[in-house]
Amino acid sequence: MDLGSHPTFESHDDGTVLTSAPQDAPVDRATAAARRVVDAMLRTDRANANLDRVAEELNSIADHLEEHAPAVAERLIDMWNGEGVTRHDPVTGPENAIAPPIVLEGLSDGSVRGEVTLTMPYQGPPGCVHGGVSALILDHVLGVANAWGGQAGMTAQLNVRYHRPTPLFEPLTVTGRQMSVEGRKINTVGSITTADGEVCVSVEGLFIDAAVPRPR
Ligand SMILES: CCCCCCCCCCCCCC(=O)SCCNC(=O)CCNC(=O)[C@H](O)C(C)(C)COP(=O)(O)OP(=O)(O)OC[C@H]1O[C@@H](n2cnc3c(N)ncnc32)[C@H](O)[C@@H]1OP(=O)(O)O
Repeated sequence: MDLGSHPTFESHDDGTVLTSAPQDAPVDRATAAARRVVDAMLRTDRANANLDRVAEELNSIADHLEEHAPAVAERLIDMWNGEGVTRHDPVTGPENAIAPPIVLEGLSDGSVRGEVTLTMPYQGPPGCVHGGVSALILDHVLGVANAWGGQAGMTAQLNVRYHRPTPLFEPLTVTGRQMSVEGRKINTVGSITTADGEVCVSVEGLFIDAAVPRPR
């Protein structure tokens, strides 16, 4: 996969931030507010929060945003211009309200690392992170680890092992690291651990060096 000018551990310093940290921009502020709404909706008192009025106001906001939306094809071109995936993806994208969003940094040993505390919208079992959310996060983190390692690709297989329930409302560390590259086949591993070092989820991924063309 053509990585353009993405940083790698051989060309960049330990601690290089690989994702787009939230900026002081209207889109980042609006998306952070939307994220807050999604979280608050799950926490609010369903009987007394006047949710009919909330629905009306949120629909009016959605109407306004849709009125200003260009054609999907145009928007896709815009999304994939320049910095690309890191602004809108569902794991690290500050412009995507479903992303926590996680900031990832690249380390000089070739691994990538980030910290996140997940809340209600990411719940699976009571008080714990949904297994699909863990897989989503790790798939993406492995993709970024591959870019940092110097050769990236499409996920062909993701083997997920759930060692213990992953807690919500606690800081978690996510890591990824490219282990080997054989021709187009890339093997990458990653994990989600608690602050005291307990491994909750570990993954092994097989990526194939291939790319879907960018819209233009
Ligand atoms: C630095 C920071 C920047 C961050 C930017 C980046 C962040 C990005 C993060 C985003 C992260 C998100 C990531 C996402 O969400 S990626 C989205 C999820 N993944 C997909 O949608 C992939 C869909 N599948 C495909 O497109 C194709 O099947 C691929 C491309 C995978 C291979 O089709 P292709 O036609 O190209 O390959 P080939 O058939 O010539 O085979 C080639 C070799 O590979 C072997 N093989 C193939 N498949 C498998 C398999 N499943 N298990 C085992 N082996 C497999 C095959 O046997 C052969 O081996 P050999 O016979 O040569 O020995």
